Amino acid sequence: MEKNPTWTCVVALALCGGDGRWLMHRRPQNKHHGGLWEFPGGKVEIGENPSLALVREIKEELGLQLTLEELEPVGFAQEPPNATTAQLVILLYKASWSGAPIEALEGGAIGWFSPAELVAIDMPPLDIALARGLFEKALD
Ligand SMILES: Nc1nc2c([nH]c(=O)n2[C@@H]2O[C@H](COP(=O)(O)OP(=O)(O)OP(=O)(O)O)[C@@H](O)[C@H]2O)c(=O)[nH]1
Repeated sequence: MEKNPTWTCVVALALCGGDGRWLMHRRPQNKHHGGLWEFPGGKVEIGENPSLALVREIKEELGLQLTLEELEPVGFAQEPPNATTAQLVILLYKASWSGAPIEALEGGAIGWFSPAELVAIDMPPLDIALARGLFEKALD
């Protein structure tokens, strides 16, 4: 069997506001996938638990202090494995937020979208799959 040991685990958050809209983060232009909208989150560090990594990333990116109990796993998506770059595997969690307004603390922008709006914005390929899975029931 062919071996492909290099992969990167990314954790991401589908955050639902009190009005049923979902938060997305627009990546700064100078980064990989610059200008595209993604679920906030980031890479899991070596030896780190995925949900704790997401709590850390969300605190850094949005200033929100989530608890592990608030995070519900809702799906994952992965790139096809390839020999030249580490395969991205994204674990998506869901949580709700109705507290203070949120800002993007590390650059880029945030926006809130209804499910129908969210599936129409510019996203990387894996986010299209994640968003479809997230809203499968709601959009049927
Ligand atoms: N956070 C996040 N990253 C995503 C999503 N979809 C997707 O393809 N990615 C990609 O996954 C990678 C995550 O890297 P990142 O740059 O957000 O993570 P990080 O802050 O921990 O890493 P860094 O410090 O190396 O920049 C990027 O290549 C990003 O474009 C998504 O929905 N959320």
